[in-house]
Amino acid sequence: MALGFIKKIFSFGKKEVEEVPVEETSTVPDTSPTVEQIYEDTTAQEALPDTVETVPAAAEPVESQATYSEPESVLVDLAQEPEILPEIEPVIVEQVEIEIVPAESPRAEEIPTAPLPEAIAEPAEADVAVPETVPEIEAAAQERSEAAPEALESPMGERVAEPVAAPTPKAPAADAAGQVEPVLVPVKPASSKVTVTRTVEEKPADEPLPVAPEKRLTWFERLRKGLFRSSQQLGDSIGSIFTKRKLDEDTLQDLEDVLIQADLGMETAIRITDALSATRYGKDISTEEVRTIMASEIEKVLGPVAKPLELDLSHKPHVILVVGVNGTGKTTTIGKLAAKLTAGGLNVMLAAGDTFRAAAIEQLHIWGKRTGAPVVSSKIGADAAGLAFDAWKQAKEAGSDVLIIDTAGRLQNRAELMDELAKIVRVLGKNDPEAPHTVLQTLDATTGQNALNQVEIFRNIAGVNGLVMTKLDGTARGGILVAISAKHKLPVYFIGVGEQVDDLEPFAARDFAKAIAGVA
Ligand SMILES: Nc1nc2c(ncn2[C@@H]2O[C@H](COP(=O)(O)OP(=O)(O)OP(=O)(O)O)[C@@H](O)[C@H]2O)c(=O)[nH]1
Repeated sequence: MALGFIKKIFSFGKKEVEEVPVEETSTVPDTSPTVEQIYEDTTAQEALPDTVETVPAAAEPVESQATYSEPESVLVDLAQEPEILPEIEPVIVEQVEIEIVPAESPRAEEIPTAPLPEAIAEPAEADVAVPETVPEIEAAAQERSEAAPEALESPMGERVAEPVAAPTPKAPAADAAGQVEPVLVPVKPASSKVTVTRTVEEKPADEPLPVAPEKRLTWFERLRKGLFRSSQQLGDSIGSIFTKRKLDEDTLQDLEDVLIQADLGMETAIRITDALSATRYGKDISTEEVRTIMASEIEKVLGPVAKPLELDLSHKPHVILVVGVNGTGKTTTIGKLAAKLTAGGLNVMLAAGDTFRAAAIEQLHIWGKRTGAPVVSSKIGADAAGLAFDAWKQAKEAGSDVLIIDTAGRLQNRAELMDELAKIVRVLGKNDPEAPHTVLQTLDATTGQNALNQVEIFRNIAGVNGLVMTKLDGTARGGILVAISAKHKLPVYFIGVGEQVDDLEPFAARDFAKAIAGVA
């Protein structure tokens, strides 16, 4: 199964970022004193080493201009308090136009493959065992931040804006089913157009297969397994409606209710019942026929949003700002995405912009070690926009292709969250007017309808222009992705169906529609 994956398009006639000196941008009048503070802080930033490799291990911490105070009010958990979500005032942010390229990507084997990048630097802690699974990563992060709280200020502080080098990215592993893991193939030809695609190839028969503890499922099997609860619940309900009943007003109404309860949303529910009624009204209809028509209509909704993530390397680094409510899978998705990109030969830098939670910073460092991506971090409570500014400078100096910035999903209050994200966007825009190029929001499928509100809010706050839905494994609420697609029409780049590094896949409308409708 070959799927189009990531496409990178060099835009013609665009100014290179390096043509815009930082000093010039810093003179642009800005009424925001906080942004000015960040620019005044460039004296401290200039003291930073020029390249990732030369950053001394015990570099003096860059004092953030951020004023962090202890929470005065109760933490607001957006995931738990849906009723407060619509109250957030919209903030006008610059929307980044992304060029959508149809899925006729050349197969990876048809395009020249650039060599994998050299190691950025020797691993800082090469002898430290890197956790393999997300639970291990979280446990390690938690343990480290809890075990030495006082050390957090010091070692973490010493790593202020210091990228920690990580092991060289490894080639993707082959799986037990004889397929090669998804590979990103970066190509940088002389022409201005660059394409990165992903392909799953048959493994040559003469190569020994790695020993695996259990048979590895194909991606579609994993998707079906993940969406089993969603499709089973839907199938049972449909079955109970259509047993020995003709398609009439009552059955159509019952079906509409079931579809809405399955989180598919009113619009899609009506679309499905209309499609059924147009061809089968007054006739006997089997649940299989209903499922087939349902899959077809869902695919029509999802098709337009199933887009490959495009990386515009004419403005290196391509900045991906990852936003979303706490716990929706931002850090994990960043790790998974970084693994894909580094495996494809791209130089990726990560920035631990969630300065609110110590474990999040640690968690990102661990992902950095696993994926070979240096991590720029600061101490807890530091100004996230300042960190993003530093990270962009360092990514630029290091020639990184992609900079992925983690952010906090929960702050003291809504206004702070709004201010912080808006400020990060504003500050990045000073470096590169088109940054952040991608504002990716992670959504937790298990939160159901609340995910709809979350998109509304983060679109307004941070100019979200792409989505990743996580935790589609095991939830009965996978239908929410259909409702979100119908309402927001934002590109859905990836879906997450597990905690492992390879449990992130490009979103394929047909696969998803068939899996949720329970069609083979
Ligand atoms: N089952 C499953 N779990 C996931 C998936 N993605 C992330 N998780 C888990 O969800 C939990 C939260 O993930 P994080 O990446 O820490 O979420 P976050 O948004 O960065 O959270 P904060 O740092 O608190 O803002 C972790 O236990 C992850 O392992 C997924 O696709 N499936």
